Amino acid sequence: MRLGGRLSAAIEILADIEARRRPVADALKDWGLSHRFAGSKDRAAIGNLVYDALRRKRSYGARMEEETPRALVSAAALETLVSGPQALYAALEGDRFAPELPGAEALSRFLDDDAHQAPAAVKADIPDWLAPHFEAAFGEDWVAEAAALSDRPPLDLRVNTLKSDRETVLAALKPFSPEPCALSPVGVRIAPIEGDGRHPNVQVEAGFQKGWFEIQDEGSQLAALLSGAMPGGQVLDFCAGAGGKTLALSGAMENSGQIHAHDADRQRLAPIYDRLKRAGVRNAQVHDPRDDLSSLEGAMDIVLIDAPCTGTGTWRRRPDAKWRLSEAALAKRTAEQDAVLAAASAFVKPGGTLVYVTCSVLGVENADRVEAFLDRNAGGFLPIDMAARWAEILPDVSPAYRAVPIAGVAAGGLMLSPRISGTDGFFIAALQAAS
Ligand SMILES: C[S@@+](CC[C@H](N)C(=O)[O-])C[C@H]1O[C@@H](n2cnc3c(N)ncnc32)[C@H](O)[C@@H]1O
Repeated sequence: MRLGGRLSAAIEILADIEARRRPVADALKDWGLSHRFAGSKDRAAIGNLVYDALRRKRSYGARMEEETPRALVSAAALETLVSGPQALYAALEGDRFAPELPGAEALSRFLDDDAHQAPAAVKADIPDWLAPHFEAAFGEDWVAEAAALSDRPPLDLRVNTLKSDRETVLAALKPFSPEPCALSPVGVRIAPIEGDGRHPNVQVEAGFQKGWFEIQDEGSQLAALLSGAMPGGQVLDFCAGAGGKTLALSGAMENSGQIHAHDADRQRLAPIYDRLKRAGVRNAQVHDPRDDLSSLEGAMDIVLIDAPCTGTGTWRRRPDAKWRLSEAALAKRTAEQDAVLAAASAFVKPGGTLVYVTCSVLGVENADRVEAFLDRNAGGFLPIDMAARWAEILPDVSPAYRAVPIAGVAAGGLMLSPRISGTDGFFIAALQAAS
């Protein structure tokens, strides 16, 4: 396909996402199924245009003075593929599949106006109602923090130390120019996609099949490490889902002690069995949602809550979620978070640790939930200083977080973000149970 066909496809897919309010991954998959002539390079290029247009929908729309799919896709092409309006028109010349684009004047205006005059929420590329939440979370940095959630993300891998080591994985993936992650000692990073390129499908690599590595954002790797799981411990992964954290915990625990992997949703849990097998995990026991967990009550060294959340920290990867999020959905999540904290806390042994993690940057899902939990459990739990914990668990890694005060502890929680730590946005807090 030439550029014209790719732009037309991206416009069609964006219109579909908007009309049917469907996830971007589903829309792209369906388009691919009904356009089998499109090669993998075409699909990648179309996907990039769609994702970029969604990531910066508001600022592109404002700079284009038009928030239509054709305006957004033109903006994405101008920012990532061609050097200016003339180059764009030239690339489409004589291409019968090319869409009708906004005029040269609109395209030039887009490039001239870098949206500096736009309201803060437009520059930040977020819905207006979320602006106060971002301001509360990041103070005067909030626009830059939110805007960084619109960048293209890297592809991060976690080396499975049960089966391999970082040098081996770096060597096995050499054709893709991997680098060691800056923060996670078990992380490997493949840089964000440039232009119309694509990330390699690392899951077809022999190393992946052999269980040498998993796809996992560096922030998620750090959250697992900062939970403090050590060899020989008893750990309940209360919201295990597909097992990303379970696998990381098993690595940190060197396959010893015991991890109980639980989730309320059987379907989400389903992939965990294959993943555990491939990774060579022998210290994890999966609990069906219907299982009786009462024998674990008051017995766990660590209970990890990787809480259901809005996922604002992952908007680089799921930009459509940013525009779908509603105040009602946020309220539903915070209620779930309170319920999960209450339920999971019963499993912590005296002196043990309750770890609370979200992939959201919103204070109402993070410190506010932990403080509400502490209020309801007066004296039962105390926040741990997470800056001290970082220094203890990651002694050779410079601090790369925003300290979040909780109940009088200055670094009661840590926040990671694309701008602060070069990772997805995460919040990590740990509470120690009274002995
Ligand atoms: C952020 S996801 C977990 C991701 C997973 N830990 C990983 O690293 O791949 C949150 C999970 O919480 C689960 N969940 C929601 N409410 C729950 C509850 N009340 N009890 C247990 N799990 C719950 C959801 O089914 C979902 O799988």
